[in-house]
Amino acid sequence: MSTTITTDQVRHSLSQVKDPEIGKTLLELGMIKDIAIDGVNVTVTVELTTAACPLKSTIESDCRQAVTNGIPEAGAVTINLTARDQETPSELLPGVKNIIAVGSGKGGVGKSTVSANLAVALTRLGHKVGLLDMDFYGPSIPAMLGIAPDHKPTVKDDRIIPVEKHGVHVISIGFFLEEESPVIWRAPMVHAALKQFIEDVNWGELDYLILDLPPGTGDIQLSMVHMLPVTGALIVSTPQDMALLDAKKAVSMFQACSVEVLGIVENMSYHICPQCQHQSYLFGEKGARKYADERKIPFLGDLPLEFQVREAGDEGNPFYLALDEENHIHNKFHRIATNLKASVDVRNQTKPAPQPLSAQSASGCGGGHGH
Ligand SMILES: Nc1ncnc2c1ncn2[C@@H]1O[C@H](COP(=O)(O)OP(=O)(O)OP(=O)(O)O)[C@@H](O)[C@H]1O
Repeated sequence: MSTTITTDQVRHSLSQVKDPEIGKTLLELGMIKDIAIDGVNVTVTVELTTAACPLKSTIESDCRQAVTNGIPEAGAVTINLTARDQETPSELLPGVKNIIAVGSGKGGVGKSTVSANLAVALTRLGHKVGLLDMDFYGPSIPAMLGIAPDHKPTVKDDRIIPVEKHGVHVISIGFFLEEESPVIWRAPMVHAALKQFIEDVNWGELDYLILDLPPGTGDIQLSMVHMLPVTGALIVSTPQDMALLDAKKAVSMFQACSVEVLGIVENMSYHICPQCQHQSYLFGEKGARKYADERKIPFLGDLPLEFQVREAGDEGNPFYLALDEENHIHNKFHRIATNLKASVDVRNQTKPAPQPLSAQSASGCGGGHGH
């Protein structure tokens, strides 16, 4: 008696197989690209985000096992792994795979702290990372990373080479300004400076380019989305009502510009008294988490208000490096970085490659700006 295996059967047998890193099923992520049946032999084509996926052998064996267990009558089971050409070779940044904008509605909520530590954490996870400090009004990244004032970018073959610190390739407007000199940045200047940081800097090959934005929803944000294919935005907020209100505006702006909001980080969420260990919610409780849940935006994690965080920032030694791996703040941030990575992977698996707004049709995001 001959057996007929159907694609539905194969699909059903694969329905529980998850991407081990992202935690969602391969079917949900659209990674099962093809199912071919030849008699009793089954061939499944799985598309990975990147050919260098470290967990590809796990994915392969999980799929094989699922089909073999789910369809005992199956003969040879072949799992073909292909890689999606997910890079968005932007004309401006051909070697950069993912551009992550870190924004906030309000100033002083810890956006630069998150950007600097995120960059460092991603390098420790084995990625090539660039960090562009676009906070034209108060560039704090060089100080936070402990880059000495005389440590400036160099020029080679007419291109600017970023400063490397803690494994992160850094460019900051702060490198090019006289200290203490107030600069009034008008929109065309902002646009030109950003263009120069993108066009004239040799960023090389990067897995992630992190953009530390100024607070708010102003000219830099608009120039950025018009010029660059931004993979997504990470929003930092405190739980305080005022900060949250502004964070919501930032979320709306990114969404209006078709930029995916990859997640929200709640900073200064609570404080633990060093004497009695009592946990107090100085700025209100879990406001950003609740908002993220309501809007179905990934909540990447929270960070306490801690002396060590500020001290590490002031000393130019990011807390992710200053605190050992057992430390709860280090641990919390590690989770934030891995959650962000997962959010980027989900975005890249489920959505088309990002495009600069200038390449898209008109939008509700100040369309036409920067032209
Ligand atoms: N969780 C925290 N605990 C204690 N201090 C913190 C924490 N997060 C940030 N800080 C401190 O708060 C100050 C402001 O942080 P940061 O510069 O990262 O904010 P920002 O949102 O980038 O500000 P701006 O909008 O002015 O650029 C810094 O001194 C920083 O060290």
